Amino acid sequence: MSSPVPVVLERAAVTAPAVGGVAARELLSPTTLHLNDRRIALIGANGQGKTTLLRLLAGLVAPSSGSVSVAGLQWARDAKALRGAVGMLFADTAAQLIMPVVQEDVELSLRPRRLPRHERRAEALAQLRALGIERLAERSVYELSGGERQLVALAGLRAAAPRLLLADEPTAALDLVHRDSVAAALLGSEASLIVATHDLELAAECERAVWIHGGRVVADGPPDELIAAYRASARGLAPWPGAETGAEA
Ligand SMILES: Nc1ncnc2c1ncn2[C@@H]1O[C@H](COP(=O)(O)OP(=O)(O)OP(=O)(O)O)[C@@H](O)[C@H]1O
Repeated sequence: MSSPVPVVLERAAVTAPAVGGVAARELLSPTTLHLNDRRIALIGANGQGKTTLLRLLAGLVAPSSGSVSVAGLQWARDAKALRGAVGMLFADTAAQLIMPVVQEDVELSLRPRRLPRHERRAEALAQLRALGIERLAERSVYELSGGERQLVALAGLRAAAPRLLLADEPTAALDLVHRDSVAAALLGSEASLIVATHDLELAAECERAVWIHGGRVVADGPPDELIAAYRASARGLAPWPGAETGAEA
C-alpha cells in the first residue's frame, strides 16, 4: 500500500463573497489541519462546512486567507499536477458524467493512460464489474437513476487512479448492496481517501474522523469517539460544540 497523501491547511479560511444584498459570509473559519492518514471521514450536521472543506482541497474554491497544500503542491501554482493527482466524487453527480454512454464515460477517464482502445474497453468494463454495474455498460448516462449515476461516476474516478480521492456523500443515494460495494471500493482503494459522510458506519471504518460544526473543526481523532460525541449532540444528550460558550450552534 502506498503511503498517505499529506494534506496541510495552515489557517485556511473560505469566505463567500457578498452577492447583491447578501453580506459576505465565512463558510470555513481559519483552520489548521495536518491530514496524513489513508482514510479520513468528515462528519457533522447539514450545512456545517464539510463540502466547503472538500471543495477547498479539490481546488474548486480558493482559500480567502491562509494556505492549503496537497502532496506539497498548491492549486494556485501547481494546478496541472494536482488535477491528475486529486479526484472528487460529487454528491450531485449529474454534472460529473460527460459522455453519453456509460462505458464511454469510464473510458474517457482512462485517456491520460494512453492505452490501446481494446485495453481501455477492457479496463472500463473491469471498473464497472468491480462495482457490480457491468450491466449498465451500454446504457445512456441520461437514463440512469441517481444511485446508478453515483456508481458510474465512481467507476470513472477509479479508472483515473488519483492519489487522493475526495468523496462527498458517496453512499447517500445507494441501496444496501451498492452501498456496501461502494464502501468497500473506497476503503480498499490504493488512493488516500477523504470522505464527507452522514453514513456513520462508513465513517467508523476510517482511521481518523474530523467533526466540522459551524465552519470549524471541533474535534479530530478516532472515529468511534467522535461518532459517539456527534450522536450525543444530534440527539440532544449533549450540547453542540461551542453552544456552552454562546458560539453558533
Ligand atoms: N457559494 C456559497 N455562498 C454562500 N454560502 C454558501 C456557499 N456554499 C455553501 N454555502 C453555505 O455554507 C454552509 C456550509 O455548506 P456545506 O455545503 O459546506 O455544508 P455540509 O456540511 O457539506 O452540509 P451537508 O451535510 O448538508 O452536505 C451552508 O450554510 C451553505 O449554505
